[in-house]
Amino acid sequence: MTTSTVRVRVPATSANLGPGFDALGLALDLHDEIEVTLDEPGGGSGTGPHAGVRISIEGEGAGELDEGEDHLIIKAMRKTFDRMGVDQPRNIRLHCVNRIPHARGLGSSSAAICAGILAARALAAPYAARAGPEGGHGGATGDDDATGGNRRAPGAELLSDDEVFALATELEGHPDNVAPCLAGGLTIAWLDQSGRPSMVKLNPHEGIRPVVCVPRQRLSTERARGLLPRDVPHADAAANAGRAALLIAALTRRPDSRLLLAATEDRLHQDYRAPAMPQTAHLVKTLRAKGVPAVVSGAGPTVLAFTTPDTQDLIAPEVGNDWLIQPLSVDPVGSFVQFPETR
Ligand SMILES: Nc1ncnc2c1ncn2[C@@H]1O[C@H](COP(=O)(O)OP(=O)(O)OP(=O)(O)O)[C@@H](O)[C@H]1O
Ligand SMILES: N[C@@H](CCO)C(=O)O
Repeated sequence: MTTSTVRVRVPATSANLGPGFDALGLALDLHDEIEVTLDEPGGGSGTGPHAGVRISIEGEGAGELDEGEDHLIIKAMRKTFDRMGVDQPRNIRLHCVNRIPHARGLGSSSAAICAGILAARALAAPYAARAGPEGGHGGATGDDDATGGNRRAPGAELLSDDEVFALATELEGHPDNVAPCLAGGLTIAWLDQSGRPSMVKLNPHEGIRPVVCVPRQRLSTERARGLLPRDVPHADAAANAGRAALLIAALTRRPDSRLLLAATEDRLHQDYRAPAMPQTAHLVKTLRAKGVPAVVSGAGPTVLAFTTPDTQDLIAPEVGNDWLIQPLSVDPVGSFVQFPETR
C-alpha cells in the first residue's frame, strides 16, 4: 500500500463589494483546511470503480453534508483528475475542518472547489516536485500583476495556475470568489468572449478593516441569482461602472469613510435581492445612514462593512443577537498547499 497526503488551506472571500457584481472580490483571514490522503493498494495508480471515499468533517456542515461522491470537494477532485488525464484514485480519505459559514455570502463553495482542485493537482504531481516552493496558486503575485506569473506549484506541469482558475470558475459559475480564494488580496476578475477568466490582484490599503456580520439565516447563491432581472436600466449600469472604479481607488489609496460610502453604492443586485433577506437590507441601510460603508457580502445574507478607526464602534449597537460580528483582516496569500511528509 502506498499513501500520499496533502493539506490545503483556503480563505473565505467576499464578492461584489457593492458595485463590482461578479467582478470584485476580497480574501479574508478565515480559512477552511482539508487533508486528503490517497491509499493505493500495491502502489498502483488505481483504475476502475472508485473503491472508497471516506470523509470526516469538523465544524460547519458536519452531519449535514454528503459524505460520499456528492461531496463538493470530492466532485472537484474527480473533475480535476479527469481534466489532467490521470487515473482516478481508488481510495480517497478526506478530512475537513470547516470554518467558513455555508450559504452566507462568504464564498464557501468557491473555497471547497479550489481546495479540491488544488489537492488533486498536488497529489498528481511527481514526488520529486513536492519539496518545491509552497503555495497553492502561483498566479497573480502583486499590484497590477495579471494571472500567469506561474511559480510552479506542485502539479503545475499537469494543470497550470490559469487552468486551475478556469476550472474553478467553470465549477462555481463565476470568477469573483474564485480569484481572491486562489490569489489572496483584492481581485478584479473578468471573462473573455469565450468565457475564459482572467484576474488582476491588488493589495488593499492597510487601513482597510473589513468586518462581517453573519446572520443565522442561510441563502443559497442559486436562489439569490434567480432574483436578478434580465435587463437593467442603462443609468444604473453606468452608475455602477463609475462606483466600481472609484472603489478600487478608495480600497487601495484613500480608505476614508466618506469616499468608501460613495464607492460602495450599488444599483445592480442588492435591491433586487432584498426581499429574500430583509434583515440584511435593513442592516446595510442603517449602517450606511450612520456613515459606515456597508454592503451585502457576495449573494448575502452576510453584511460586509469597511471600517476605519472612526466608524469601528458604530456597528455593534446596530446589530442584534442574531448576528455574529467578526472583524477580519485581508488574507494577502490565498490558497496554500503543503505536503506533511516533506516537512
Ligand atoms: N466545505 C464544503 N464542503 C462541502 N460542500 C460545501 C462546502 N462549502 C460549501 N459547500 C456547498 O456549497 C453550498 C453553499 O454554496 P453557495 O454558493 O450557495 O454559498 P456560498 O458559497 O457560501 O456564498 P457566496 O457564493 O454568496 O459567497 C453549501 O450549502 C454546500 O452544499
Ligand atoms: N457575484 C456572485 C457572488 C456570490 O457567489 C453573486 O452575487 O451572485
